[in-house]
Amino acid sequence: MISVEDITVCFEKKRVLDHFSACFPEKGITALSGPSGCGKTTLLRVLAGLQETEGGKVNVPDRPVLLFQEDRLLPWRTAAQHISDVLPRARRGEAGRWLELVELEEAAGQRPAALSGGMRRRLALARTLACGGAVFLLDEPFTGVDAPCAGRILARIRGLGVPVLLSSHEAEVVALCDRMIPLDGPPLRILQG
Ligand SMILES: Nc1ncnc2c1ncn2[C@@H]1O[C@H](COP(=O)(O)OP(=O)(O)OP(=O)(O)O)[C@@H](O)[C@H]1O
Repeated sequence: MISVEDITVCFEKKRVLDHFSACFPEKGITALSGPSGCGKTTLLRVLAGLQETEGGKVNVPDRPVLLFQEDRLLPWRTAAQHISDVLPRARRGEAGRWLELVELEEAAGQRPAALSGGMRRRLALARTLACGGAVFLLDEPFTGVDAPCAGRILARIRGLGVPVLLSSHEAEVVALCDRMIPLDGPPLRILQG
């Protein structure tokens, strides 16, 4: 089971997650949903081991892989090179498979400047998936991607058999997931003193 138990994250006086607990099934695709600023990115960063908590417990399989909310692409590398850069030498030939998964095979030779926003997002997603891992933590993976395309990609991701936690504002994307965990409630609590 992937879970956080009684974790708190504060940024200066802002309490973003306040004695927060949740369990995430180790199967299928789970959406984290909630208003902007409620702590979805923060929770994914906690699960990825990038954000410390005040107390509590974090249970996550070894080798979680995080798709950052920003694309973080390299302007001088082609789409195919972005993928092969993260593959072990013996598997470099698999780049095309990951580009196909996100419907970017025809853009293999293009650099990020020649791609649309949604194409860049799909490239960042493909690079994350190509890394492999025990759980994929995907922060807004479909920003700028139309819902039918997102649906096809999600179906292929499901076929990888790796549990996925994703954050999304888009109702169409949330509806395509196996379940949704709301992170609603007041987005911030200001600590006294
Ligand atoms: N490094 C930081 N320093 C200070 N405040 C931060 C930091 N990271 C996040 N926050 C604050 O924590 C709150 C939650 O941010 P977070 O990015 O987790 O929200 P979110 O639900 O992912 O939002 P969105 O849907 O807009 O991406 C926000 O108010 C944000 O300003």
